[in-house]
This record gives sequence, C-alpha cells and structure tokens, in this order.
Amino acid sequence: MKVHYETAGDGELVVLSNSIGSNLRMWEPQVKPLVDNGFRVVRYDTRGHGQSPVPPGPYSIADLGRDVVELLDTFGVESAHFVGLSLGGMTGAWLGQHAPSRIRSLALTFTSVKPGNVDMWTGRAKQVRAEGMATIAEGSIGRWFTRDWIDANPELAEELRQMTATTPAEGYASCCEAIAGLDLTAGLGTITAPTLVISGADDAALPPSHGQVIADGIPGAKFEVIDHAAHLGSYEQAGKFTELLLDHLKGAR
Ligand SMILES: O=C(O)CC1=CCC(=O)O1
Repeated sequence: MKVHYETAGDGELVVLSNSIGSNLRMWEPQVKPLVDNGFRVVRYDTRGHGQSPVPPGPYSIADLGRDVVELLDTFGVESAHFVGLSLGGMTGAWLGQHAPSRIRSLALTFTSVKPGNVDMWTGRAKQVRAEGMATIAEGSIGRWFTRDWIDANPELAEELRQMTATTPAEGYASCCEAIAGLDLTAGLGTITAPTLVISGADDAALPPSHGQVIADGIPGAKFEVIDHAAHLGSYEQAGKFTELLLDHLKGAR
C-alpha cells in the first residue's frame, strides 16, 4: 500500500515511523536536526493514520512492515535507517527480522516486541469503532506526556490531542488489532542491523522493562532510558532523544 509521506534534506535516507493515534507531524522536533546533519528524512503516516489510506482492518504488523518496504521501493533505495516509536518501533522490529537487507540501522523507541494487554487492545478497537476517537484522545495525552509537561505546554498538548481525535477510527482500531497479541520476541536474535533501543523512565504504557527485553535480545544493541519522559519521549525530551538518535545514526553511516 502506498502511504502518505513527506521528505526533507539530502543524504542517507532515514525513515521515521509514528505511534498509534499520531501521524508524521509527531516527528517535527527531529526533522531539522537530522537534515542539518546530512540525512534525508522520510516521515510517513502509518496506514490508517494521517493522510494515508484507511483500508478496512484488522491490520497485522506484517502489513505495516510491507508498507515500509514499498516506500523504500518508491525511493529506489535498497536500504535505509529506520526510526520507529511505539507502534513504529514494532514495525521496525518486524522489518529487522523479515526484511534485513532493507534496513541499514534500527532505532526502536518507547516500544515493545510483546506489548501484552490483549483484552485492552481489542477492547480499545471495539470502543473506537462504536464511539469514535474523542473518548480515546484525552487518555492518549495522559499516557504520552507527564503531568508536568502537559501543565507547562497546554497549547501543544491540545494540538497533539487533536491529532489523535482526528485519526480515522477504523485506522486506529485496526492498528490496535496489529498490537494485540503481537510477539516478536523469538526473532530478536536474528536482527543484524545496528540497533539503538530507547525507553522512557516515566512511560507507564510501555515501561523500560520492554525496552530491556529488546536490547537483551538483539546482538550488540545499545539501550538508553530517558528521564522525565513518558510515552512520547521524542517530543517531551526532544533534545536528549535527538542527541541519542544522531549519535546512533552517525555511527551507522
Ligand atoms: O496507548 C498508547 O497510546 C500508547 C501506545 C502503546 C503502543 C503505541 O503505539 O502507543
């Protein structure tokens, strides 16, 4: 499936993959620093999100991974650096296992290869199909950011809440179904791409124990935990996140 994307800059391709309930705008803090450091940024909307198509679900993580392979084909490149947050990180873990020749390096951030809570994810899918996105949006902001950040950045928090509220319900629900029951643990040892794993110390949705499992499973993976970061730590602690990411990408050039 052809997903919607935006590009900026020149150099080696870095693909940025969003979390559930967001879209490519979530990477706003990272675009300029990556471009200034000589990378070509390709950020895309995961299917069912933003301006990408919304085929009827359920989706699987393989569907989301194959969309990325098609995106790389669109650019005519054999491989690219891949950076995913949360659902995007799950897509990256699938790519590292199933399309290794297409992945130059991986940054798997605020994510998990076995998120658990199957009933919660299937229940959330059912809820948004029945009631729409409004009821979900408030809860998302509470998981994405610490209370201190929300209080200090009310306008930005409202903008990001709107991003979730305007996500197509069928797309969100179908991605919940891709997360429910996911388990990519067994294949971690087959990943050969240089990998950085980042978790947030205050991420109650996918705490650092999930990142630790990924880092322990991938040969040579580096693991970092960012303080004062909940689930969308790329935004809340953009400076630290981008610094770690640039170090990793420059090392994998
Ligand atoms: O529930 C959330 O919004 C947190 C989350 C878990 C997986 C994901 O992509 O987002």
